[in-house]
Amino acid sequence: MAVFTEVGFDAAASLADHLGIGPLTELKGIASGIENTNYFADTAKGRYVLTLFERLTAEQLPFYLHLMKHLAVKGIPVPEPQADASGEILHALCGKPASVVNRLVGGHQLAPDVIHCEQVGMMLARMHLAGGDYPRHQPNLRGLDWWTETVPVVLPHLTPEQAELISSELAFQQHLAGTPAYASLPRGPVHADLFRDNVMFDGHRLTGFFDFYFAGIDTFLFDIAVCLNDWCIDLDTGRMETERAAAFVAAYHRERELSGSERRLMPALLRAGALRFWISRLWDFHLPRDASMLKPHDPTHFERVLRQRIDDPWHPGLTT
Ligand SMILES: Nc1ncnc2c1ncn2[C@@H]1O[C@H](COP(=O)(O)OP(=O)(O)OP(=O)(O)O)[C@@H](O)[C@H]1O
Ligand SMILES: N[C@@H](CCO)C(=O)O
Repeated sequence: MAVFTEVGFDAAASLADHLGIGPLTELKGIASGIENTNYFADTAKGRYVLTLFERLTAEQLPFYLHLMKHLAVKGIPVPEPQADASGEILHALCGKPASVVNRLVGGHQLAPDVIHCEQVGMMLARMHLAGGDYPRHQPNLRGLDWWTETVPVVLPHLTPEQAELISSELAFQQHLAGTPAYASLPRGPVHADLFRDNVMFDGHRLTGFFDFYFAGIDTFLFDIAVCLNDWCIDLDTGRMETERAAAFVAAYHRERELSGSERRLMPALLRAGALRFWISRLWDFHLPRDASMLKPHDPTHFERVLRQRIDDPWHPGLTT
């Protein structure tokens, strides 16, 4: 259950009043999620989500919250942080940094079809374009530097074959990061964790992207790769489902044309996307925080995905 910090009704109600969205009528803990404490909060003014940040600091949070605001103002369907009378969108509750955002309608599409993949691809491209003039800078905190420091920490928990794979893949990605082709990749604010459970659909209509708390400045191609590795694979085998993947990339490309380096480096970045989540899942699995009652995500899934991306590289077959 992802309520790490219990929030009393009165405390939430006074925050709602402070934001001018009160009075609070209902407050309900959200069971899913593994990073933050989340509550659905209904008020006389609308439906909101209250988040208490358990891992992120008040120094890191403005990047994410202002990015959501920036995107929302530009018409990208993302939760919009609610400001107080002085314009502040980062609040505090129960001694933790907190935010209140509007609640998206719809639900998760956990068995996506081509039409869903096209919509995510299209909206991802629009989001990348809309973030082009976002002025704040914060690197992807789950990027290469974090992989480099975390792999040695998880290594003792791996079999010799797994240790060999993770070490050689890390070396491959470290080498790639130093190449001119990699340096030429377009970059900007990326979501970096846009899995099926971080997108809302109402039927076939995409109603929002959320959970921006792994966002950062990185290559757009990394964001695309993270999506393809979740939206467009067979979850049992890790194999790329080429019809869905081609539809995703074509829809993206219609909104924001992929450069030559982006097309060429797609197979390498798909490997990077798999490595990133293999490492984070190993880290969560073997070094759990106090939320030990949570069921961590299965790390072997991304080991399988990584092996697939290496053994059977996927290239976007774009013709224009
Ligand atoms: N703005 C929102 N609108 C509607 N539902 C939301 C919103 N934010 C969160 N939720 C709901 O709360 C659930 C948990 O939120 P979320 O996935 O962000 O958890 P988390 O612990 O913050 O992150 P993680 O996905 O990394 O575990 C989501 O699956 C979703 O159902
Ligand atoms: N999307 C991540 C969880 C953190 O948001 C994973 O599936 O490992």
